[in-house]
Amino acid sequence: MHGAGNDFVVLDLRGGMPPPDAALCRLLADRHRGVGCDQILTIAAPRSADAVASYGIWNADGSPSQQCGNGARCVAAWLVRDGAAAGDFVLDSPLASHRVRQLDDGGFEVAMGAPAFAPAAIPLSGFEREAEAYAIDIDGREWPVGAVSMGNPHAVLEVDDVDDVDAAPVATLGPALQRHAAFPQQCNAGFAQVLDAGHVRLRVHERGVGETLACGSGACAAVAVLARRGRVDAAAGVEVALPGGTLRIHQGADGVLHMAGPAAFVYEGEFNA
Ligand SMILES: N[C@@H](CCC[C@H](N)C(=O)O)C(=O)O
Repeated sequence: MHGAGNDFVVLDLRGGMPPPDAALCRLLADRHRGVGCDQILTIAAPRSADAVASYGIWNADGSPSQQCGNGARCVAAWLVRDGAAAGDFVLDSPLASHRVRQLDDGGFEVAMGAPAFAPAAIPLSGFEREAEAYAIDIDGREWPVGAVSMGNPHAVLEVDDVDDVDAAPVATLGPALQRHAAFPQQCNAGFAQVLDAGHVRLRVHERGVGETLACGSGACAAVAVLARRGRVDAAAGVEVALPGGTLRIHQGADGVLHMAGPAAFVYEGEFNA
């Protein structure tokens, strides 16, 4: 499946099968020797009383994650297709329960939770106070990096007005930010270009994968960081254009960020490991 080009191998384990180990995840994700994907999603029985199912998230390198916005929409589409969910329902991610709403255009809206800016919550080390930007040193140059947790850790760098996001140094700064000592659990690194208060262009280097065509939690993280700086109006809603498609993000009065976008089936099959 894919959500705006962020692609997944989805394993329905509601029959009770164990989740794949890291080596199997790496094999499934391998675009040459396996199936090929950014993340593996597993669907299992719900953990909370309200939910219809729970899901697990593994990056292409076999590492687990706690949050995946595009994945949540794909799991929702899977459950709706097989009749296990409809309309308005709840899914358990590894960290929390998320309300999901089916949209008239065939897509889904997911309540992604409120952004957490406290350094300890991200986690971000070396900084005690919350700030709109942290000076992160990479090879002797300081970059003004926003940091936030959407359940998973994100760094957000606003690209210069003169620079278009297409020219952003995602391939070099992305991995450097991901593995920077300031992020003890590593991070997903977003490069954002603000067009106006309702429109942002974004590219994301994802932890455990590399640059992907879209990142749902990354889109939420970018809107959260930019809204805090007064650069976008999250309450009114922001369209985030990623290389693989557009996600719509808005923030409710309770601080919760809602992400809307597509979910698509590609093919189904059996994999012999
Ligand atoms: N593509 C996802 C995020 C997947 C997990 C991320 N790479 C991490 O390690 O936290 C999304 O759509 O949010």
